[in-house]
Amino acid sequence: MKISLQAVTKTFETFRAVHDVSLDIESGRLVALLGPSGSGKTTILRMVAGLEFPDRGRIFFGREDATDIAIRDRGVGFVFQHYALFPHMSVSQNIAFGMEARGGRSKAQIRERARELLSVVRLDGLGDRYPNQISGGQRQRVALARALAVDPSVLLLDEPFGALDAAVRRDLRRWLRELHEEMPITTLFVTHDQEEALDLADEVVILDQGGIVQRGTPEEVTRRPASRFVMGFLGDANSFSATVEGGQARVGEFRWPAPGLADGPADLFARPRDLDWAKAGPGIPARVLRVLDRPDSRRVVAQAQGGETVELDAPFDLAIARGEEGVLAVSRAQVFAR
Ligand SMILES: Nc1ncnc2c1ncn2[C@@H]1O[C@H](COP(=O)(O)OP(=O)(O)OP(=O)(O)O)[C@@H](O)[C@H]1O
Repeated sequence: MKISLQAVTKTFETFRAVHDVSLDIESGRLVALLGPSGSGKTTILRMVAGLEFPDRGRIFFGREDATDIAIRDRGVGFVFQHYALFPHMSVSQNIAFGMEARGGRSKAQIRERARELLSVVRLDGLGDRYPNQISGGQRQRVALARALAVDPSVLLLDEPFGALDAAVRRDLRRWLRELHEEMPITTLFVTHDQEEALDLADEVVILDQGGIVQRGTPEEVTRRPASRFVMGFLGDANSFSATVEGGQARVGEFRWPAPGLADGPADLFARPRDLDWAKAGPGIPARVLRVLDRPDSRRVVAQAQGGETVELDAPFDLAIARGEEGVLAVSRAQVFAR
């Protein structure tokens, strides 16, 4: 089912939580809404669900204007971070609950469907356990099975793995991605975790202050961040004070292309992996402040000529010590006007 938001705005009292958002989510895609806390992700999801209604704009499910359709008639399945399972019901009963409420299936059919869904979420055999007898990750898989039980045309997931530890989250997102390939239901996934969005989604929609600031595939948004906000939000970014002159950004003697940018003050951004440490040669002069050893690299903290403290990832076996002077060789960078 394709979902379209057309110029949707939502204000709470005087606070504009979502402003003029237009977004098409093609059928069968897994799209992540990514943004800092308060950027409007949950409000957008709740409007798609029918839990909130926009002040302005329309929401379409396929060709149908769903803006004023009630939640139970939208055919959406949800999983929320804190959408707790019913503690007094077994895993199977939790999954069966929505099917029973909807009617139309016999008891035996419901039992059979619950068993199938347990298998889909790879929890075969755990149907008789109670929620407090399974792990947090397993509980969220049960919550997903419960959402799938009503055969939704749209799945809405709001930080579903937010309360779990990092290793479990990583496993669950790989698992969810595989499940989506098997069952490509149109899915909107809200997260403030960049890595989660980039790992999981076909497309990432980045929000800030209630508006979309960029959308694209994970490759597009990471390679061509549209603004300094996106550059900084998607991962560690070093910034150097620069001056643009004649289509080139200048940091001291170092120059980097800045086609199309007007002359004036700017910042050059480079990620830690886009800087290499060299004894000499073209680059930005710097001095090593600290070397932090990581399992698969060395993180060098250095002070650049202009005074900025920057970080770069050096190879594991690079011989480098505090106080050493050299240059930061830049392999990739983005320049944004100030
Ligand atoms: N019912 C409400 N009444 C008043 N303000 C609200 C309400 N719901 C949300 N807001 C405000 O709207 C803004 C957007 O909230 P929303 O929950 O959509 O953000 P979010 O990006 O999902 O944030 P988080 O990651 O913290 O959940 C926030 O500033 C929030 O305080």
